[in-house]
Amino acid sequence: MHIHNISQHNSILNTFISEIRDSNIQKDRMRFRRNIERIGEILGYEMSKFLNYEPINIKTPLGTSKINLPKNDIVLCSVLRAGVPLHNGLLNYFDTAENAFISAYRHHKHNPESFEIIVEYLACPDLENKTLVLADPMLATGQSLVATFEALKPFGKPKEVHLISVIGAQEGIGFVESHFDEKTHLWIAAIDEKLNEKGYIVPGLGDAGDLAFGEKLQQ
Ligand SMILES: O=P(O)(O)OC[C@H]1O[C@H](OP(=O)(O)OP(=O)(O)O)[C@H](O)[C@@H]1O
Ligand SMILES: O=c1cc[nH]c(=O)[nH]1
Ligand SMILES: [Mg+2]
Repeated sequence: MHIHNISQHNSILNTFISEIRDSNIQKDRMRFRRNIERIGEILGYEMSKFLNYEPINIKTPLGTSKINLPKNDIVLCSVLRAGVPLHNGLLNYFDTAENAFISAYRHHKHNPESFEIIVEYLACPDLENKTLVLADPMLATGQSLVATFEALKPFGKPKEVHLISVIGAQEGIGFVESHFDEKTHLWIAAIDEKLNEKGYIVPGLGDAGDLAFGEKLQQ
């Protein structure tokens, strides 16, 4: 797997990352969602450099301008709930893409330290030979990304797979790497040290789904 950690020493991305982490600022849900969306735009822009391009002639009122445009058939798939604002950010740039949505949540069945991934809802177009962009802002243990990719398999074999995530833990990235083939790309904005005993990323930001949309009752 090609891992592209796009964080840089100095860039505007740092502002958005710092605001989603900051326990005072992150409480503003609209700003939290908008920051995830802005990060999705930046990650999508970086990913766009790895698409396939063809030269196109554009007619202006005064002449013709030649430019390379991406020709990939893109399917944006995001993992509910927290993936929704990330999806919006990607869709802002890849506005003609097809879209898929899949639900996955970590269900703590017996105790807070163990969970299973529940996939309940899946809406997906044909993936055969398409460019699949699978987005989830948090890559903690990596189990949600692996479970969702498995659930997408009956929809066809994509030509290429790009994973998009905002914050990942080293351990989960290792798990994902062992389940995706070596041609897969991971685009990520920050890689953190570790997971705590409940599988949360440390320092991370807390619960991305709750921060974006409010707390939910445990089922
Ligand atoms: O890498 P993992 O250990 O699988 O954890 C990451 C998952 O956790 C979050 O979802 P969550 O279960 O909190 O659901 P939510 O989006 O509905 O809050 C996040 O959006 C990922 O899907
Ligand atoms: O740190 C984490 C891990 C999983 N899901 C989140 O929202 N945050
Ligand atoms: Mg959550």
